[in-house]
Amino acid sequence: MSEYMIEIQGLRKTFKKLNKKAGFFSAFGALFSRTSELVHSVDGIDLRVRKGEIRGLIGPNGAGKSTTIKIMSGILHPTEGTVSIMGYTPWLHREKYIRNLGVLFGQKSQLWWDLPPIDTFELNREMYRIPTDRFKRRLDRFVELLQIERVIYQPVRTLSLGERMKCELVCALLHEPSLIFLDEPTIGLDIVSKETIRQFIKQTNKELQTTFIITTHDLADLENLCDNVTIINKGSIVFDDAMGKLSTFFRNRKIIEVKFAEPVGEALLDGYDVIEFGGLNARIEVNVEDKDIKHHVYDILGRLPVVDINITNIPIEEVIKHIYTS
Ligand SMILES: Nc1ncnc2c1ncn2[C@@H]1O[C@H](COP(=O)(O)OP(=O)(O)OP(=O)(O)O)[C@@H](O)[C@H]1O
Repeated sequence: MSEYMIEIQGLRKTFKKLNKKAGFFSAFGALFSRTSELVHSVDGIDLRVRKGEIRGLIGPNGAGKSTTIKIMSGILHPTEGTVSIMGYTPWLHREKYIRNLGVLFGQKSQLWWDLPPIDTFELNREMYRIPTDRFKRRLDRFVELLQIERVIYQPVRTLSLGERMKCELVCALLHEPSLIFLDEPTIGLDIVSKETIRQFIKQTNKELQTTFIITTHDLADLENLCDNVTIINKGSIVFDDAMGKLSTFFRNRKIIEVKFAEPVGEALLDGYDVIEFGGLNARIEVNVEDKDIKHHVYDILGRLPVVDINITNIPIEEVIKHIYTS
């Protein structure tokens, strides 16, 4: 069997979008002549994900992430391309495939609003025919990791967003799927709940070797969770590598942050790419390809009354912004 859980080749999804014009006369006219355009949501994606990986799938709004996830979940048929996940073609083998799949789409709840989560968990136990002892063992472990002992007996409508999200995760994982799609699992949560959920994902990945595909706009999710990251932009993959490679994407550029003993004029930094300047402090971007970092540091120390200095890589959000806009 292949070492890859997911193998996708030449994936394309094209939608036909009707052009609608505002106003009564335009709407009336459209009854007789309608124009449409083709939207290439996914435009030739090749992707491979190993078993047991935690993969981040990111991209700007409208990049094609949801469309890709919907195809991978079997909800949508692609226009072109092949998808093999655990040996299944999602939209052809839906019934068997779904038994091994968990999904959590942040905006859509699996939980019954007026009932306590435990009732939905029991329903899932019946639906997936999970043996009672395994169900209990797994539920106890999840409840312990997410600290939701009391919460699972309260009606869902009385839960906070964080409590509900934790219960949604339990719901998606109780049948121990080999693969789970998580769409924005920490959106809108406080910092402690975010951390609990991240720890839970890491622990579940370790204990059950579950493969996670996580779409997120929260870079902390990426940095804290993901082994690898795939960036989609305008329907195509523009970056597909280890997280570490993303943080060192601009290897030849560094940020030097300096604090001064007394207020100085910005002119003293002429020739430098000054990103931020506050009189008593500055952030400077330097290129270390032709002249190494030592050269820049000595030069800045020679020009200015520096009392503190800090050298960092280009922040990951800058790298991502660059990839999104290039
Ligand atoms: N059913 C549809 N009909 C027409 N166009 C669609 C349809 N579904 C998606 N699109 C278009 O395809 C493109 C990609 O949409 P998609 O929802 O996959 O993006 P996304 O990366 O998930 O964005 P976001 O981060 O905003 O959720 C968008 O331009 C969207 O308008």
